[in-house]
Amino acid sequence: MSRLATLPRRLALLRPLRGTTCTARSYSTASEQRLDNRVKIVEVGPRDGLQNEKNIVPLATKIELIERLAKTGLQTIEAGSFVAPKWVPQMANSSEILSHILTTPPPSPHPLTYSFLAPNMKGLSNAFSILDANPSSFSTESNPSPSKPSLEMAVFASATETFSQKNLNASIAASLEAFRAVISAAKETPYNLRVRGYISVVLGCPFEGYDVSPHRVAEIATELLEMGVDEIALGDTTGMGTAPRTKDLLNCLRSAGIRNEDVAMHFHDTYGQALVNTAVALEHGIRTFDASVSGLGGCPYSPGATGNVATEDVVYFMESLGMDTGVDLDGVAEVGEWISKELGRGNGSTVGRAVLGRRKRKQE
Ligand SMILES: CC(C)(COP(=O)([O-])OP(=O)([O-])OC[C@H]1O[C@@H](n2cnc3c(N)ncnc32)[C@H](O)[C@@H]1OP(=O)([O-])[O-])[C@@H](O)C(=O)NCCC(=O)NCCSC(=O)C[C@@](C)(O)CC(=O)[O-]
Repeated sequence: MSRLATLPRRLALLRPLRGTTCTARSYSTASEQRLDNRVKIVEVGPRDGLQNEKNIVPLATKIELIERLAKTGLQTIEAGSFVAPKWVPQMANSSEILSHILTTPPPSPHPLTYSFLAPNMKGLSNAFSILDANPSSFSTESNPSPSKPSLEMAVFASATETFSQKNLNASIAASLEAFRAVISAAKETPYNLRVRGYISVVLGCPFEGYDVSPHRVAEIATELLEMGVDEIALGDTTGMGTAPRTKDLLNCLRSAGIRNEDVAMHFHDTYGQALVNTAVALEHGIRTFDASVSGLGGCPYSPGATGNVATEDVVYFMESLGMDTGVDLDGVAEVGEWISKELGRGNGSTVGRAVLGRRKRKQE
């Protein structure tokens, strides 16, 4: 059944927000009681990881990064961003990246989904022009093919007005209006693309501090789901999130009727809390987590924010809990070391450094 066909059922589960409180219910959902040990890791290194790099990373390096990551068992790779180049120059060659993925799909143990950000119709049209030039080279929901890559577009809203203005030059309401067109066009035939809806600064804003209402996040998430997004990605852009605040936020979303399977967590590790918050979300029943190889990243509009939680750290953490990510830890650690050297920076993954250090000692 296509994701679109399940939409009415999903929306039927969303209860009106007016009057809801953020108090946790005292019982678990059926999905939480199900023993599900599979976790999906969305690798955001090639987009979120690189977008903040000061020096323009050569196209060949970006493509090699994606190709190396594709071999490690990751299922989804965020590969680029169709935004205005004057705002984020590092993402200016996203058309070339998409084109390369379609014409020369990176070898991978299983079919991969590649995700690209598009905040408006201009960005989406730029992506469509690449798809139009390669019409039968990707898998769609109406015409699935295991031998071709799948594509996903992502829109990105904010939980605070100030961050929305800084990141998108628009109010939250205006940005949501622009996303409505993007979401419906992406879902139309012949593209039939999956769409992800980010919400940034859900646990703290660089401009408005800790005063971010979980109730407001739930409202925005509901609106995006009603527009047709397949998944909400909750961005702790600043890394200010703590365990109790993560729990409160997820309880609030649950109270609003938003299902765990429609939610992904996107943690940054600026305050070293990302894995603690990951544990809270995992226990809550979330099974999709964003991460960036060797902890690359930061948002150009979030001063002081450091990288995403490292993919290597999340994989090791999940394995320690008996969860199955399908990702080869050694393989992804090697990619982390390689890209760190390419960028001339230290490897930001504690686990990556430990895994490679242990291997080196064994060889000596
Ligand atoms: C949304 C806009 C475009 C509004 O920017 P604007 O300046 O208000 O847009 P505009 O409509 O006035 O257009 C200005 C110029 O940009 C062009 N333009 C307009 N749109 C596009 C486009 N899509 N692609 C290419 N060009 C574009 C447009 O054609 C025009 O060109 P000109 O006539 O001056 O030559 C701008 O604010 C923008 O690009 N923002 C992107 C910001 C961004 O990428 N932030 C980082 C990603 S979000 C993030 O990292 C957080 C996340 C997702 O990881 C989760 C988390 O951690 O929280």
